Amino acid sequence: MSNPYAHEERVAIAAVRRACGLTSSVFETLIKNETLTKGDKSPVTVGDFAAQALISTILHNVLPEDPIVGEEDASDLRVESGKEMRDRIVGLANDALKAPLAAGDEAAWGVGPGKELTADGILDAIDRGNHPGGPTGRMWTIDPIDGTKGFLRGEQYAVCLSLIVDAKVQVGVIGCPNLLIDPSQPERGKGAIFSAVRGHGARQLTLEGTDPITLRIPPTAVENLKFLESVEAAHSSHSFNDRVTEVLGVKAAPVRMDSQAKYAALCRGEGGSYLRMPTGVGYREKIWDHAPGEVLVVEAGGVVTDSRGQALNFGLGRTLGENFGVIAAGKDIHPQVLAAVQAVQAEPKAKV
Ligand SMILES: Nc1ncnc2c1ncn2[C@@H]1O[C@H](COP(=O)(O)O)[C@@H](O)[C@H]1OP(=O)(O)O
Ligand SMILES: [Mg+2]
Ligand SMILES: [Mg+2]
Ligand SMILES: [Mg+2]
Repeated sequence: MSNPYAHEERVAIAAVRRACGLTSSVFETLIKNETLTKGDKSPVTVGDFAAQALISTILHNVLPEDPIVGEEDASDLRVESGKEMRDRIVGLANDALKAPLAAGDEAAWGVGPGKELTADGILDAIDRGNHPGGPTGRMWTIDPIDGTKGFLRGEQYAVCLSLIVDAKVQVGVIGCPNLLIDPSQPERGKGAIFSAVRGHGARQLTLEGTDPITLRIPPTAVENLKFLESVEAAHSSHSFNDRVTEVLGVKAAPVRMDSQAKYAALCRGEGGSYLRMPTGVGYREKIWDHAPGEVLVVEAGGVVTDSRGQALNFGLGRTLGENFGVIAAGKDIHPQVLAAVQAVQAEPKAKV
């Protein structure tokens, strides 16, 4: 069967690629007062807002009926105290919209020389990401910068976009400007895009859209895996992972990496498993933080569940609901990792 989402995938890759150009150039020039702290204490930069405006604009121009679940909203930018940041974001988003057409782009998508929006147009594009999510219909998720803390440290972050249809992720695209194209050939440099369509495989491309490679998670013996985990101890429990590592007899220390780059790394054979167990403070995972990674891992031959062994539910709204953690791994070892997680949970002093 031919790829039923070929058009959506092409648009998503073009939007993510353009947004990666924006975020990379923002990083070079980011200055101290260009970051806000949100209500949940997490940082958001001019890059997050501008990249969401850019991606949302392209989606709206190409697929105007499709609702968008985006991480950011523009309320802090609409007030007088947000003027300086607003002006900078409008400039950045318009520079990215106006940038020359790259391979795969079409002027009809509202990008390329001369394509600019007013300040209100940019703020409205950000706020089109206000869809509440839910069990039915088409919807896009945007995480314009996933792993903002990694972005600010100059480490890993990801530009993430997915199409969910009736609660199932059909298309997932993850752009990783700081990830090596090929860890075994560092001289090839950094910047990769990962893309998957349900039932039609997972691929890695360069940021320019060249050199496609089909992704397959290679089989690995459980004792040889290296868990992929968050850098930020507040985002998932490091001590829980340490205990799972002991139970499984895994020798290697975990690999810490920010953002959904962990899902991408897993798909090309790094690590063997991504484990994200809650820290116990009641945080609910957001759908935009897992939707592209889920379809990517499944299409690369892996399995993604929570700690009950159930599939992640993308139809509950903007979050995944009550937090039972996330376990992603190759098909061959997922059952063993899941069993070890459940064994650690059953221990009298579970270190969650
Ligand atoms: N308290 C928290 N617990 C879990 N995840 C969080 C928390 N606060 C923010 N996040 C989100 O976790 C993800 C990063 O995870 P990781 O630690 O794997 O890099 C990001 O999506 C980040 O949001 P953001 O998109 O704002 O960076
Ligand atoms: Mg954020
Ligand atoms: Mg995120
Ligand atoms: Mg984000």
